[in-house]
Amino acid sequence: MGFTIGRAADLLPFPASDTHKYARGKVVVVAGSPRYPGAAVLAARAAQRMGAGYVEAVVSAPAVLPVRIAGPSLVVSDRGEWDPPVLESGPGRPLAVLVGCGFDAAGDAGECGRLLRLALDRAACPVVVDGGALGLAACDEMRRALRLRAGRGVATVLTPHAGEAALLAEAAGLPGDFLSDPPWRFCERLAQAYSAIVCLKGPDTFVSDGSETYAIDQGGPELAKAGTGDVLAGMAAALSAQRQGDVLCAVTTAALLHAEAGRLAADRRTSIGVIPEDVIDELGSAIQRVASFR
Ligand SMILES: NC(=O)C1=CN([C@@H]2O[C@H](COP(=O)(O)OP(=O)(O)OC[C@H]3O[C@@H](n4cnc5c(N)ncnc54)[C@H](OP(=O)(O)O)[C@@H]3O)[C@@H](O)[C@H]2O)[C@@H](O)CC1
Ligand SMILES: Nc1ncnc2c1ncn2[C@@H]1O[C@H](COP(=O)(O)OP(=O)(O)O)[C@@H](O)[C@H]1O
Repeated sequence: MGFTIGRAADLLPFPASDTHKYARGKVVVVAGSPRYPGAAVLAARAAQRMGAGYVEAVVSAPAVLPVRIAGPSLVVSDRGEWDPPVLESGPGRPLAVLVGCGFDAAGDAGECGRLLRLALDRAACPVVVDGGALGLAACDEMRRALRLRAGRGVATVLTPHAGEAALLAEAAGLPGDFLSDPPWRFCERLAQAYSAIVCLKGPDTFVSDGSETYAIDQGGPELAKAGTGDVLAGMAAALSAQRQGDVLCAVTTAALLHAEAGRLAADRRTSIGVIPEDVIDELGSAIQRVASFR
């Protein structure tokens, strides 16, 4: 249940001296919407800071230029044209897909559903499902798609907050008493119901693959600000790309570093003033702190 800092330290993806950008992991961030373009920038930036060597942001047409300006090192494309044949890690070229941060499922359900289905069907690599895509995942069709992915041996990660977790539980027909379960048990049941790794976010965060569950309790209330979840999703995707063989521990390590970075940001800005961008900025110091436990 406990996840030691030493364990996280061993998973840190320090690059080898002879590496190249693709060897450090590519993350495709399918995120944002005309209403929430900023979520794509937060997630993509966090993936870069978490070590991904190549980050592609697939965003709505009106967001292409603003995202290019916000992140000149991002490769940005129009989601309306996104129709990849297959997305798979090549030898020495790890890949992961993040889908859903900043999806506006109410305003844009058709296009968001298409993007989620494409990601789940075509990505033979870890897929992290966050934000507005979680509501779309809360149905039998998507649960079947997740079961198929698990059968193919590829990990899917769901990152709900309590509200999104309640939607997922209801759609999976989990008994109405699930809310009275201890949160780790609820997280475990959700993971089983969706054949996925579930990262249940809150003041304490739980990460489960349905049999093994870890708790991260280092986070503080400075993280309770719109956009910090997008940062965690980008970090989780980057580490999942780089640690494909152990996505459960990769996501747990991301949650631990996110909590540490929040704490370091609060030391500088106070728990009142921290914004998600500060959490990204402190990620390097959080990595250094965790690395000192190696
Ligand atoms: N800069 C950007 O572009 C940003 C974009 N963002 C993106 O926008 C999209 C929509 O996100 P959002 O924040 O508008 O709605 P969301 O959080 O789903 O809340 C909906 C309802 O859920 C509930 N609820 C919420 N939190 C809860 C909790 N912890 N525990 C329990 N319940 C909770 C609550 O319902 P209530 O309980 O009040 O009935 C709330 O009214 C999404 O894709 C996201 O990624 C954001 O990341 C922000 C920065
Ligand atoms: N009181 C709190 N203490 C510690 N961490 C928190 C607290 N409130 C929220 N968080 C963390 O902040 C993040 C918020 O994510 P989320 O609710 O998805 O926000 P958003 O969608 O606006 O980005 C999660 O990682 C969650 O664990």
